[in-house]
Amino acid sequence: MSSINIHPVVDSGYRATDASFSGGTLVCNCASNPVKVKVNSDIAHNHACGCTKCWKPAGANFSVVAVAPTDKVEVLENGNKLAVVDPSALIQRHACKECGVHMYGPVEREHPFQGLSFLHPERFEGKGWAQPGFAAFVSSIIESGFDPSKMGEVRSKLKSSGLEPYDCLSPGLMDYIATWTAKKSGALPA
Ligand SMILES: N[C@@H](CCC(=O)N[C@@H](CS)C(=O)NCC(=O)O)C(=O)O
Ligand SMILES: [Zn+2]
Ligand SMILES: [Zn+2]
Repeated sequence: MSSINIHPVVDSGYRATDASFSGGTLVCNCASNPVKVKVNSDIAHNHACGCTKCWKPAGANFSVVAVAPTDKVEVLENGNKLAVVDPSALIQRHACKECGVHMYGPVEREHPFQGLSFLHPERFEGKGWAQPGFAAFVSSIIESGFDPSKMGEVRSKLKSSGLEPYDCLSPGLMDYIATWTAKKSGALPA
């Protein structure tokens, strides 16, 4: 049976090992002078993302991405190797110019995710962080060239790995964003 490469974290059956995880150091893939970013907080909303913009390790069809408060994120070493991938994007993904790993992506614009930074927990030196809880932007993997006829297989594999597949964000996060938007427009009381 063909096995679709979702992401090493998912395919290996990774489970959180530390309920009181409180952060750690993210390291890029460079053999020398790696970029190191300290995260002084637990992560939230860890999930698989199929979009074309999130960093995926070699061979993976999905990224694994979570958030932490931007004020708990600090660049420790070799920050001179970082560059923003797309300055016009909502998420200011700071990638290592040498190895390509995205180290952190703050949302600075006025948005429900303002003040949060997106990061890839597999880059933590240690383990313990929460496993991904759902899969977002699943249909978007087609935009990277994935065979559309195999999407049924992808969604089955995600489900059997405990990740409910969604083609946008999860219902909880979509409701959160819509609530923020309704309060801003006045459709709901602030
Ligand atoms: N279908 C698009 C979706 C891109 C997208 O909307 N990505 C989501 C999930 S990471 C997002 O919030 N993007 C904001 C951004 O990239 O700044 C793609 O795959 O490129
Ligand atoms: Zn690097
Ligand atoms: Zn994404």
